[in-house]
Amino acid sequence: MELNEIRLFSPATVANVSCGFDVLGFCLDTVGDEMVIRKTDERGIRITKITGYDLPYKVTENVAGISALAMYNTLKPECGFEIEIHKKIKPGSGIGSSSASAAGSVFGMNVLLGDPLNKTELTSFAMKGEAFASKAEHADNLAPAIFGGFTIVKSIHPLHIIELPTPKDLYATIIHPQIEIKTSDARALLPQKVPLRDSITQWANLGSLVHALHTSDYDLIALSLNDVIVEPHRKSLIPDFDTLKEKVIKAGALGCGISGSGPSIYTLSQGIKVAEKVEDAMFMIYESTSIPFDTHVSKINTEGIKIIK
Ligand SMILES: Nc1ncnc2c1ncn2[C@@H]1O[C@H](COP(=O)(O)OP(=O)(O)O)[C@@H](O)[C@H]1O
Ligand SMILES: N[C@@H](CCOP(=O)(O)O)C(=O)O
Repeated sequence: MELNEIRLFSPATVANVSCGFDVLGFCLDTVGDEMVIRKTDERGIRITKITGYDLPYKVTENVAGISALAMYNTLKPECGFEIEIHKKIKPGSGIGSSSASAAGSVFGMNVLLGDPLNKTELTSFAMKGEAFASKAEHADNLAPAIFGGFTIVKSIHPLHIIELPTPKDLYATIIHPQIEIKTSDARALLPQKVPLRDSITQWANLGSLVHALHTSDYDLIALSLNDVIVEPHRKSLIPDFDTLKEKVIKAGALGCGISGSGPSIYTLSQGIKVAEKVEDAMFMIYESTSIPFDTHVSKINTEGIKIIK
């Protein structure tokens, strides 16, 4: 029977993971948007429903519409598509809200068209939407959303994505202070040139982290989760960042950093018990501020975006 409609879970993701600005990311299990993609006889792309947050219905202003249109204009199918976005990931939260929408529309259309495109091709169309939101091309949220697990974007032209293994006892804890930081604004803060000594530290950390993921070496993960290039420029945007980092490391986290462009902060821990202790520590720090926040513990989602109906 021909499939005319599907419902998807489009996951939140953590980009950068401290030492891998614009190239490294991983996929979360517990947070994500739901999207419905429907085939229509009428040609073209329409966004017919958005719940959760106030976002544009105009196809050329919504990242889900922009990526869908890029794919549609290339494949030129006989049918059209309707998109519903049920947003659970707050835009500007630093856990890949725009990326979840950009990935969801192209993934859903591809399934309804009988899977003509592979995951790298889907990521490439989704990048058109993501570039609109952040005013720069990057795929470090899209790749883990579409492939699952940890991914490295080796290059964007040509798009080359590498899937990395996920140590089985690794858990993420996220705190999301409810202030909005636009990715485009957080990118504008970054220097165009970085000192050689910082670059050396950063690529040593990234190489070591990749090795640690391959060998499930939790001690080496802890030693590698450091960012000497981007975090120093962005951390002042996030209230109590340094205090929180110190406390979660004391609580047992392997490492802690800004998730994507913030304001969310991520940690990685060995085992769910430690991840929950880290969540308590986050709670204690932010409870004393006037900023609303939410926290969650998540397994690393190795499957990525998936059909739920
Ligand atoms: N479907 C969408 N989902 C999320 N943000 C969207 C969407 N369409 C357009 N946007 C715009 O993209 C910006 C959020 O993207 P970005 O700053 O990258 O945040 P995030 O880190 O949460 O992805 C906001 O200005 C928002 O209005
Ligand atoms: N590498 C990008 C990642 C942005 O992630 P987001 O979740 O904040 O959209 C950056 O750090 O600018």
